[in-house]
Amino acid sequence: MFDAVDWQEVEAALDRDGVAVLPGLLDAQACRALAALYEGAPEGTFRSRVVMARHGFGRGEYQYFDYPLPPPLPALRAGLYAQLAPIANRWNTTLGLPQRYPATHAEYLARCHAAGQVRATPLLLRYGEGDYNCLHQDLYGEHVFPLQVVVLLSQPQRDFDGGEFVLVEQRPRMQSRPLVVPLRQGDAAVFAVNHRPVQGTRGPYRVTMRHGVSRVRRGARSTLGIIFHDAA
Ligand SMILES: O=C(O)CCC(=O)C(=O)O
Ligand SMILES: [Fe+2]
Repeated sequence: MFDAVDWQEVEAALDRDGVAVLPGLLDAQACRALAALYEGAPEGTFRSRVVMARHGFGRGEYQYFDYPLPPPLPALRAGLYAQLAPIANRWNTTLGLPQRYPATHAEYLARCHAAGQVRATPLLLRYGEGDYNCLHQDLYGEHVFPLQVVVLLSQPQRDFDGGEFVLVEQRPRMQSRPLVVPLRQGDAAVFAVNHRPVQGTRGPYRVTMRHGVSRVRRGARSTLGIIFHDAA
């Protein structure tokens, strides 16, 4: 599943920018199959549906998957977690934070579940023309795994225009830094959920990250969000 991924490069990009692209994580067929679940999934595939405009989150909608997650989500979530946990641990060491993440996602989920964070958080998002996703953070309780992943399921230029994935980095006592992340169909972006360390001249400091999606100017855009902590 991760044959094409250069994890050293991913780690370097995460350290530099708080975001890294995994090119071609899913093939076009897998992207189409996942996007088609939005309307066509068997009853019980999703646990809830959110119309973003109703909550001031933007415009568009998403659905949270329920357990058991359909393939390839369990393997994808566990496989990504195993690669990202050492990076998350190193970041916490750098930031002087006490939390450490176990080597396997099963162990991490057991920890979430013991704390009452039992609801599945992977989600499918769908944006039509004019839709967008306001800058936000996906925090669902005390337990927060510091990295998350989004996979672009649609093909830019063909299926939609606009709708760029964006991050804003809020630096202490400095102006915020925007990042636009170009993605092709099947590419994934790994990014910081809430904080990440930056090396300053007087040692590391913490910046706050938010992510969102610019307005879709034409067509329809679907994404798969993979969050590693579960929700209360
Ligand atoms: O649609 C996107 O690119 C962003 C989705 C998102 O906010 C998420 O996966 O947490
Ligand atoms: Fe999000």
